[in-house]
Order: sequence, then structure tokens, then C-alpha cells
Amino acid sequence: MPDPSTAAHLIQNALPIENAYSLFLAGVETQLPSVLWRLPNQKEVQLLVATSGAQTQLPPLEGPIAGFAFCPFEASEDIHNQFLPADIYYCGKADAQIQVNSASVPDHFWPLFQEIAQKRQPQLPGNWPVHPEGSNSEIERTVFEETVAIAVSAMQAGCLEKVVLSRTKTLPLAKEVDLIQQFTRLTQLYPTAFVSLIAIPGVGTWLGATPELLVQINKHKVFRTVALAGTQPLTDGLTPADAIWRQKEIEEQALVQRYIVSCFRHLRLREYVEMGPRTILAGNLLHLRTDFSAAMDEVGFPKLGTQMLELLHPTSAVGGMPRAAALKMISQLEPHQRRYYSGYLGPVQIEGETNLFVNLRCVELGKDTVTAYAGAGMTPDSDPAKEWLETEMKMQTVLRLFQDSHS
Ligand SMILES: C=C(O[C@@H]1C=C(C(=O)O)C=C[C@H]1O)C(=O)O
Repeated sequence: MPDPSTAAHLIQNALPIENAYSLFLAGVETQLPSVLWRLPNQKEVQLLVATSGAQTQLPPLEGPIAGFAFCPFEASEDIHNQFLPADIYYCGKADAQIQVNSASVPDHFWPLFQEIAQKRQPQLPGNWPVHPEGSNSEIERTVFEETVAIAVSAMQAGCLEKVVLSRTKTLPLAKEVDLIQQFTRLTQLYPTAFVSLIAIPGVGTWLGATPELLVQINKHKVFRTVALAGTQPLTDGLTPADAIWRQKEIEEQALVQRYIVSCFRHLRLREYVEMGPRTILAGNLLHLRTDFSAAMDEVGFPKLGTQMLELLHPTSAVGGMPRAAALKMISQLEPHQRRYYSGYLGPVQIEGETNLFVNLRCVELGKDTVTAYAGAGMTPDSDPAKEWLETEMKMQTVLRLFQDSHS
């Protein structure tokens, strides 16, 4: 239950967004799992601090437990699902109050928040969480292209239909880099993306602007997911409606679409709505997207979100087809651990909604570096050089901010 006395904690002469940022920074300074996010097509920045710590078990997506999920591509002994309970939650809009849903707030949290908020130009934390094993290693262009060629040969030989291979790129980080400012820039640059900045001690700090919804359950209990795949840059002077797609991308996206249909079939659910594919814009890139929805109560699947999440992740948009063969090839060919890249993240039962997204177009913070991750769907028709360029363009979605700060 929210404690009514917490209204006093808000800094009344600060903007809602400033209060959200100050709460986030107080959470990071106190070394508590903390996350800031902005939903697609919305203005408000939302904030959550898990004062009771992160849990490794995800609650049902239909409620009643509220929090934020941050899950890896593949959970293992070294890398876990993270669920941040909504112990402190604030939706940065006029008249909203801070909700405190736990008794576990450390004594020094509120004075620290007040101090950060009064300064207006808050001190940036020197101690952002980083992965205990440091930055992931980077792959050279020639090696990546050779790897793609190996995957293409395997697909031409009929071993599998599609595999998504990813790579990383690490840049040195300027000392003065301000992640809150970068988060703000991402919200401005990408109004239709899910923008997030998450800091979990012992796990790491990730910043991203993803275009890919994985599971949504809205206030009316409507379930939604999308099949997103196929990539091309937006050419000057053209609109998404002008896009012409090659057979390769059409097939690549159709695979993801069929995979989602097979998940519905597995549950024996027939009454879903399918729309598309149509071309959408994500930053400077175009993708093909098919939208799926189902009214959960009407179709007799009140837990459809949780059931579909189990079946969907990892979809063939980030893994491949058939799934087991693709995951095996990824673990054999990729020299890095994906960690939380191409996993999923988002609020669970916050303000009555669940919104999980695939963790794409993201960077992970290192001690004095920043590492971008991106992948591309390989099919028997893939051209290794083009796939390199595609991953480069995807990485630029977030990495361009860090390049600017060096110039
Ligand atoms: C794998 C990524 O993106 C996914 C792969 C795409 C593709 O292969 O064309 C397009 C959109 C995403 O579903 C990424 O951004 O890293």
C-alpha cells in the first residue's frame, strides 16, 4: 500500500521529470536496483527503485505483483532473470505522487534524494554497476563475415532456415558522460521506441531504445505481440510507405510471423487478430511488422501473457528457425556472451499494464567503456558484407550518442 506521507518527499518546485531523475540517481547512489523508462508514444518518464533487491523469479504477468523485468537471452547459472519489485515507483507526470510499497527503504535514501534534487545539477554517480567480468570482446569485420559465411553454408546445406548472429562494438567512454542526458536524448530521438536505463548492482548498467514489443497486456486485458524482422535504411526523401522489400526480408519476417502463429496453435488459441505485415520506422531503419492481439478473457485465456512469454522467447527475430538448431549455432559461432542483449525487459503490472520488449538497440556500460550489441537475421541468401553493415546501422541507434560525446 502506498504510504500517504510520502507525498512530502516530492520536491514541489521541481518538474516531474526532475523528480524522476533525482529518485533514480538516489537509487543508483544507494546501490539499489533502479530503472528509468519511457513507453513508446508516451511523454512520462517512469522510475522504480527495488529497495528490497532484485529477485530471480518472474511473477505472473497478469498480476498482482508489480515491478520491472530484466531477463537475459538465455538464463544460466551465471546470468539470471532479474525482477525488480516496485518498492518505490513514480510516474513522472503532474499530480503524481511517489508510491512507496515497501518498508525496506534505507534511512539515508530520502535525505540523499532531497540533496540530489535541491542541487538541480546532480552529481553523477561514479559507481554505475558494471558486469563483474568486464566488457565483452569485439569481433573484427573479417572474422564476423567469415562466421556469417559458415552460417550461410550450413543453411544452404539445409541444416536450418534462419539464424540471427550478433556482434559487439566497444568504445572508450568519456569521463564526463552523463547517462541521464543520454537517456533524455534517446527519448527525444526515438518517440516510438521503449527507452530504458537500468542499473543493477552486480549485474550491470544498460541503456537502450528498442522498437520490438514482446508481450503487452493492457488495462482491458488485451494481449499483444509483434513479428518484427527485415531491415533496410530509410533513404532520404522516402517515407516508410515507399519501401520496397526483397524476397529475403519478406521470408525472414514471415518466419517470425509463422513462429508466433505456431505458439498460438500450441495453446489451441484460434481467435486472435493478425494485422500486417507493414513497414515501420525505428530510428533510421525500416522493418516489417505484423501485429497480433487477443482479448484474453473473451478467448478464455486469462493467463495468455505468461503462457505466450514462455513460448515466444527467444523468437526467431533474435534466435532463428528451427529454434534449437539456431541457438546451438549461436553458442558455437558467437565469440561473446549476449548477457541481456536480445533478452527482454519492461514494466510488469505497473498502472495496470504489462509491457515487455526485446532488449535491442542497447549498450552496456563498462568501467570506462560502452559496448553496443546488434544482430541480423541470416538466411541462405545472406551477403556477409551487408549483414556487417546492418549490424553497424543498428548499433548506431544508441552508439551515435557516445560518438558525439568524443568529437
Ligand atoms: C537482432 C536485432 O534486430 C532484430 C532483427 C532484425 C533483422 O534481422 O532484420 C530486425 C529487427 C529485430 O527483430 C538487433 O537489433 O540487434
